[in-house]
Amino acid sequence: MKRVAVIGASGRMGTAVVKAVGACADMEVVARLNGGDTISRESLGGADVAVEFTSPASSERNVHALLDAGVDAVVGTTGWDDDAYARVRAHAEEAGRSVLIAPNFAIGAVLAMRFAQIAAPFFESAEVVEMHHPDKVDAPSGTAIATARGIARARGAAGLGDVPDATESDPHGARGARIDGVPVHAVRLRGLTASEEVLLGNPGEQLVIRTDSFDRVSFMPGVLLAVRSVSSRPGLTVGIESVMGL
Ligand SMILES: NC(=O)C1=CN([C@@H]2O[C@H](COP(=O)(O)OP(=O)(O)OC[C@H]3O[C@@H](n4cnc5c(N)ncnc54)[C@H](OP(=O)(O)O)[C@@H]3O)[C@@H](O)[C@H]2O)C=CC1
Ligand SMILES: O=C(O)C1=N[C@H](C(=O)O)C[C@H](O)C1
Repeated sequence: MKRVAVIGASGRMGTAVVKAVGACADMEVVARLNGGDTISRESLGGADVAVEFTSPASSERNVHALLDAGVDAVVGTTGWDDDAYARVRAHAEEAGRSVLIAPNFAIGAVLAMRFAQIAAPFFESAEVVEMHHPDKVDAPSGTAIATARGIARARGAAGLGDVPDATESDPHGARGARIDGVPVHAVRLRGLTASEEVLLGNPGEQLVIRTDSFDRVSFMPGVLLAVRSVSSRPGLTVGIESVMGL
């Protein structure tokens, strides 16, 4: 039986994780922590693995505390950059523990990111539009950042230059953010959970790759897969692509 601690247990994702883990015959929730709780061996209640969905401002600190407490971690919180990954990788290796951090655990979203990378070298233009509920605190989404970086890597490897764009004046920022040269746009709309469209254009044609999470249950198969496999992957794993065999 895998013993699981949930960090951010009262949040939107934490609530779904507590329910999903509780419904599995091979795992149980042994601790539920929220803002204001201290992460320690005692408060983690003998957990083997902690699932962390909190806020970009607290996630890295929580992961270091989990490693210090001798627990492997599955992390869905966004806001990670390369320096933070490097610090956590070093800490996990030094502690002989495992951390898996993924910007998106939904199977459709992971596949959409991969499809975008495959398609990117074949199109002149590429833009990412992410659409989320208006209670989300970060923009653009972690998924959109990862998608844009994947597209940029694929374009670079294929020898493609900048996306075509004749815009000379944009005083209101209507052309969105640029992540590694790829335009990224963020929509916040009541009623949405999490969606993303990758628009790819050539003369006379367009390819749209779209993924929708209508409900947070969409993230649970990926989270449970990560909980079951994280401890057999020493150090840091980023994304669930390799766990899915992609
Ligand atoms: N990877 C993926 O597939 C997905 C990632 N996400 C990401 O997960 C994160 C959380 O999203 P969501 O659940 O919607 O957010 P919520 O705001 O609903 O939940 C966050 C929870 O974290 C708690 N919290 C805040 N700080 C701490 C802390 N230092 N220690 C412990 N708990 C803390 C909050 O508790 P309190 O209010 O008491 O402070 C709250 O209950 C975001 O970064 C989001 O982008 C979301 C969906 C899918
Ligand atoms: O905050 C959310 O809701 C989501 N956050 C993640 C992100 O920023 O990519 C994953 C998903 O899009 C839902």
